[in-house]
Amino acid sequence: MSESRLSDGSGVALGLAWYLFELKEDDEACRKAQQTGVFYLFHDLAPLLQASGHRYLVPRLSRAELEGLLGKFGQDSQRIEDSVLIGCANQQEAWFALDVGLNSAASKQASLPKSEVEAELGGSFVKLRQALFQLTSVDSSLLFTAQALLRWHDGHQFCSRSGQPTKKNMAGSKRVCPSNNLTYYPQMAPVVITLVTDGARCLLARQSSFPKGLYSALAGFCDIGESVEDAVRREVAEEVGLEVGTLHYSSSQHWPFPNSSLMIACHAAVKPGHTEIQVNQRELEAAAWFSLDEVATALRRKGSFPQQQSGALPLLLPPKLAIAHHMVREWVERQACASLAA
Ligand SMILES: NC(=O)c1ccc[n+]([C@@H]2O[C@H](COP(=O)([O-])OP(=O)(O)OC[C@H]3O[C@@H](n4cnc5c(N)ncnc54)[C@H](O)[C@@H]3O)[C@@H](O)[C@H]2O)c1
Ligand SMILES: [Mg+2]
Repeated sequence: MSESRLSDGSGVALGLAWYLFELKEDDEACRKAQQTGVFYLFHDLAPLLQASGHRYLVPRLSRAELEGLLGKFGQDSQRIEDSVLIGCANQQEAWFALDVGLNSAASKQASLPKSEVEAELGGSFVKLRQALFQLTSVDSSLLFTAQALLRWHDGHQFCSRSGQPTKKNMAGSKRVCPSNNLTYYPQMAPVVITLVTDGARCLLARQSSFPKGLYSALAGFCDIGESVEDAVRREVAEEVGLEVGTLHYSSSQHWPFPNSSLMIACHAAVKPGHTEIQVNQRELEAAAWFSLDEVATALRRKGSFPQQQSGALPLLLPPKLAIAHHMVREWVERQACASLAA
């Protein structure tokens, strides 16, 4: 499910993994990589994008272009050291992300004026949530990572023990407090997302904040000390009052909203005959069992979020790039195979 941060997303290239490791560990090597690297720009966590028909392209700047831009706004190349490493194509092209709209406590360089930068570069800084459906899966995965890392740095500029400013290493893979050497590493919160089945149907639920008609799999943050299995069983019991029998892992995905989560997807079957749903109204607006036919029809429906219609709303499923969509598709395919084999 997840796109690789290495090369073109087609798999983990061993040499590149070693190279990225070196850049994270060695500030001088990373500084050198910034000379030949490319830079994705953000402004207050919104990525720079260029509209092209119905899609968004994600422009990248060379070091020279970035220096030129900063120079136009009276800033020097020191600002480039605020950038964070997000991947690489090869040893001559490391990828960095730089937010020119956040004020870094360390660099003390002011944010650049948004609309003037947009005019200069012929693009616009668009909120990532708004751009989701117009990005390729490779671009969205890269921007998810970049935004999550930039957000983490923005929120961890001070040591929680000493109150002193922390210092980012060159790659942005950690921050250290110079007064007590405490090291802080970027974090993701583990979240279990479970597609529950009773054999013939799958269980989908909605929160009141979802777009009208949209149902998804059950999701919930892992508690401290829990295994994935414990978290799945607790979340399913907590949200819909059902007891999980068997469960198995499916896949995982990094999800940047509202903060950085590692979504861990599992398929789970309820114990035979135990299918009565008790919706926890503090967490969910509704939950229901859906047949294979209903879910397969919803998957075939073009455009996930049509305008609200009058009367009964059709079942809408999460967009393709969400792991919930992937799980529903997996379940439908497995059911179809099982019925062919029968
Ligand atoms: N990518 C996908 O397909 C997909 C689908 C569904 C949900 N999600 C994500 O899963 C996440 C969790 O789902 P949920 O909202 O149902 O979780 P949930 O059922 O655990 O309920 C959320 C509540 O959990 C508490 N909580 C505990 N630890 C938290 C933490 N580290 N961060 C924030 N809140 C925490 C808060 O009180 C919060 O209101 C959501 O952020 C959502 O964006 C992703
Ligand atoms: Mg939940």
